[in-house]
Amino acid sequence: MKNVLSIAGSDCSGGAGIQADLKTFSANGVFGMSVIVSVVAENTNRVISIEDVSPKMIGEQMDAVFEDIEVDAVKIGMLSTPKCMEVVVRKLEQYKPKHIVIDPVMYAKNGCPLMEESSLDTLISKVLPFAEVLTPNIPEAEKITGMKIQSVDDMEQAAKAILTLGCKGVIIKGGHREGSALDVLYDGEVFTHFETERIATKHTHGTGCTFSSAIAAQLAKGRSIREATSIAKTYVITAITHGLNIGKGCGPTNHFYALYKKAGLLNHVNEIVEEIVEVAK
Ligand SMILES: Nc1ncnc2c1ncn2[C@@H]1O[C@H](COP(=O)(O)OP(=O)(O)O)[C@@H](O)[C@H]1O
Ligand SMILES: Cc1ncc(COP(=O)(O)O)c(N)n1
Repeated sequence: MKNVLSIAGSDCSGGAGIQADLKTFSANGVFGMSVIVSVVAENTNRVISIEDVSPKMIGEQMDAVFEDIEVDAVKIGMLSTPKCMEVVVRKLEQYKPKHIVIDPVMYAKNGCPLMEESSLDTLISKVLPFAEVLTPNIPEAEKITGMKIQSVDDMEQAAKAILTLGCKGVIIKGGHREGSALDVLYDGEVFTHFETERIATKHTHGTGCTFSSAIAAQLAKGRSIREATSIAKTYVITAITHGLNIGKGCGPTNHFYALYKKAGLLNHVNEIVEEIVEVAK
């Protein structure tokens, strides 16, 4: 079993952040662990408030995991302030995990900011260079590069510009573009396009968290960046296709149901759960 750590914010409504990451890890067959950086009071509709965990506590959670357990990959999500970023970076330098996927989360799907404006410089200069794969969506790639991204060519130019900031690979995600859901991967040598039809749904809460966590899980299992991205794309599409109509806003991606149903395993899984319940009685 491979072990994968998410360093991110907690979404109490269960659709994004740490909660989406752990569900994705389980469904991708790896053991999931979490370091909580911020607690976010949010739901499918809005963000009510954010409380950051102290840098000391963030650092100690990382110590607790790394001093005891072999970490095969790390996924980094929401880091709201420069102070949160600095402690995470210090610990990454200390523990040097094998694979690091960074999702530079800036806004929730409803537009609420999850990263302070003042954090952008620290994100670019201190955090991004640690990424084996950086997964910005189009608005995030625009903030990082200062470019306007409208066409596929713009996505490729932005990917090139982001690579000069020190990360090894970048995937510009196309969830926010018009037309097909096209993601562009650039590894410094070739561009690879991952393109699927856009699914007509508003239930996309947690898509970016799901996608980046699936990439981290697959890198931990020894896949190349291209293979990991291809599997993660299939995974997120399935999870969006079966997205849940929960709450009043953008509902979450669906992890287990979609996968088990697709594999014809849904009845089997339900039977196993029943058996476990019987034994526990
Ligand atoms: N409506 C959709 N139909 C198909 N794929 C989608 C849709 N929305 C997002 N995706 C895919 O989900 C993944 C996450 O992308 P995106 O939604 O842009 O991330 P974020 O949550 O960071 O904004 C990408 O692979 C993207 O192409
Ligand atoms: C704690 C937390 N982290 C990240 C996101 C963004 O989620 P996504 O871009 O995947 O919809 C979120 N809404 N909340």
